[in-house]
Amino acid sequence: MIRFEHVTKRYADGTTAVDDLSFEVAEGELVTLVGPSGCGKTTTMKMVNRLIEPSSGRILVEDEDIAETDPVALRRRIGYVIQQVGLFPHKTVLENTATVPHLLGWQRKKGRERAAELLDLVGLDPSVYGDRYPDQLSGGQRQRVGVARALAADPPVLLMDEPFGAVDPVVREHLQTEFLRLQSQVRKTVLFVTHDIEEAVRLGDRIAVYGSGRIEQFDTPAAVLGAPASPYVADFVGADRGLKRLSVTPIEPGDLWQPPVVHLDDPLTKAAARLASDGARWAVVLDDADHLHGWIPSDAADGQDGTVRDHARRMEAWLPVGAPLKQAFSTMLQHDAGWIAVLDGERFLGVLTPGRLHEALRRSIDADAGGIARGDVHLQTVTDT
Ligand SMILES: Nc1ncnc2c1ncn2[C@@H]1O[C@H](COP(=O)(O)OP(=O)(O)OP(=O)(O)O)[C@@H](O)[C@H]1O
Repeated sequence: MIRFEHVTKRYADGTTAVDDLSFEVAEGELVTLVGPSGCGKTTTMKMVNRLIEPSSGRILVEDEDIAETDPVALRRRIGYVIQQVGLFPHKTVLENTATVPHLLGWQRKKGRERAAELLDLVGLDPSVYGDRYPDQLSGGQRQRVGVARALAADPPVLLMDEPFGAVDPVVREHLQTEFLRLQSQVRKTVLFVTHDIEEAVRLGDRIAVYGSGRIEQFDTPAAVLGAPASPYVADFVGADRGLKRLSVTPIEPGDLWQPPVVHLDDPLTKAAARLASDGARWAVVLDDADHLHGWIPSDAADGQDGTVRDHARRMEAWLPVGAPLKQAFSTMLQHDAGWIAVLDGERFLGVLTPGRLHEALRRSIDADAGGIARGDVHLQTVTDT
């Protein structure tokens, strides 16, 4: 947990970088600080590990007033990742990653084992990259080492200052996805600074939108996009916030349309009757265990002998319930599909159509978005196995 209580930072020249700031990052929560250059994000972050001292107010880390904690001991409990990474050029990747365990006096072997584990976790094979030097890595790989190093001593708190700012947009998106996966495993309390609203929305459980030295809005991504607290926030999140909202609105069971459903071993005549009674052009096909198999078009069922199995087609793609609407939209485009099946585990729940997707987006906007969780779910494709 990180708590700011009425924190102000005034620099010697009179600049007020942070003005009476109060907010809390709950345990295991990732809060993004987003705002234009010079609004006080970095100052906020550096006060947490005492690289900068506040002029007034109190900061608590894990219920402890950090003003009363030894700064060096404090920093060893807080992972810190910055844009320039700051790897030691003369040390190998493994040695760099083991820096904090080493400083904490861990045995060399234990530190190196832990470092190797972490490298693996951030997607770098330690047997391939462990003995390399930083200048033998790509920018994205260096950032991964930075993240591994920050996590090596298993600190409860992580500070990240534009950690993916220096890499190109494609690599950045990769690193973000990997970091979300990692965070879902390690559940650190994270303060993440960025000036990129897309990044803030994608990563944050909650976002603090900064104006000059102050937080203009502190809420979930959906709420910030759906109900900006002021014209300043609306302007900052951008005119296309409706689109951005697709990324943070999850598919809910109530959004789905229920098409006719038939089973693999149903006679075609029964399937045809079912389709006719619904006036539908296709039906979803489930197997004996009620798991999704695919679909059958009405003309394949019409006037034929045999069972649905003989004419059923495999489903190309499906999504888990809770996946973001944006994923549904891009899956529809990718597969040139008019609908996507949605599953809960292996259970078929219904289908999302473009019309239903639009209604879901509408619902989310109308709800003014209190506390919609980020759908951190990946596309899964049904294969012909
Ligand atoms: N040492 C300092 N002395 C005086 N003013 C400072 C000092 N460090 C920062 N500032 C000022 O404090 C304000 C906040 O700076 P800060 O670095 O926290 O902003 P930021 O939001 O992180 O910006 P950026 O996105 O550009 O990194 C700015 O006006 C900056 O010029």
